[in-house]
Amino acid sequence: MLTARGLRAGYDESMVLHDVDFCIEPGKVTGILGRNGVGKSTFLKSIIGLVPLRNGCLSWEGENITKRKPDKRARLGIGYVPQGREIFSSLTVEENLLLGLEVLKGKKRKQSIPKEIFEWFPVLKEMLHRKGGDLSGGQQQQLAIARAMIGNPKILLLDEPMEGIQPSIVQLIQEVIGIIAKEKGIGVVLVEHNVDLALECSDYIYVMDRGTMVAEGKVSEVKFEDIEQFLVV
Ligand SMILES: Nc1ncnc2c1ncn2[C@@H]1O[C@H](COP(=O)(O)OP(=O)(O)OP(=O)(O)O)[C@@H](O)[C@H]1O
Repeated sequence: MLTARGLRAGYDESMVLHDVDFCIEPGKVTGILGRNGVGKSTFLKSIIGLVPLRNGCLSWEGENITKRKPDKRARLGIGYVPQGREIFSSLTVEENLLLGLEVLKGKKRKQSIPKEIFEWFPVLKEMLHRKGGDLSGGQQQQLAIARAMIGNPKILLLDEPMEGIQPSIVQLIQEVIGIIAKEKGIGVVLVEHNVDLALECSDYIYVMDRGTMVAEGKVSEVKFEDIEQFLVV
């Protein structure tokens, strides 16, 4: 569905990504593991277009989208939940959710918030008229995922969605990630520090080190001793 070949990207003088190859499959959770600062967030940003590519090719259902701007990539169906969530703290939960509709075309922009959002995250219904800034970290994370899902993405990029969140909410987010992939057929990319969590949630994993993918495979086939050297354990 989305294929990256030979991606290179960075900031100013420094190159962070070096010849990254990657593939996102529909209906699967693809985990990305790696130590701090190896380039995982930069990689997600290069897919959504927030960090421009210096080389390489991104193709979406066979079409080259390397030169498309972030808003156009979002309209194609690339959803993104950044690390730190980026909730608008002075807007209500409802207003934050409605912003998710902005990526849709025509009449769909005027639709209401789909019921399934509140089935996945009941707390958002309870807190619909509260300000985003009044929510706990876990509630904000649910709001961020919900807002991305309202845009009806075909793939969803999640940057450390379980970081600093209490265990009961981690479990809920894990369950929703499973539903999003298995029931809705969306290709989920999960950047995750916690190795056990990443392996539990993912079908396929990539391991990143110093800006490149150094190992990959089905979770059921990857040998921990082969990837341990690249991880914080
Ligand atoms: N906006 C920026 N400007 C300059 N350098 C940056 C910027 N953002 C990240 N970097 C640098 O790029 C490198 C990769 O950072 P990145 O955040 O992509 O890594 P990461 O694997 O996601 O790390 P973490 O697990 O800590 O989130 C680091 O050396 C970081 O300091």
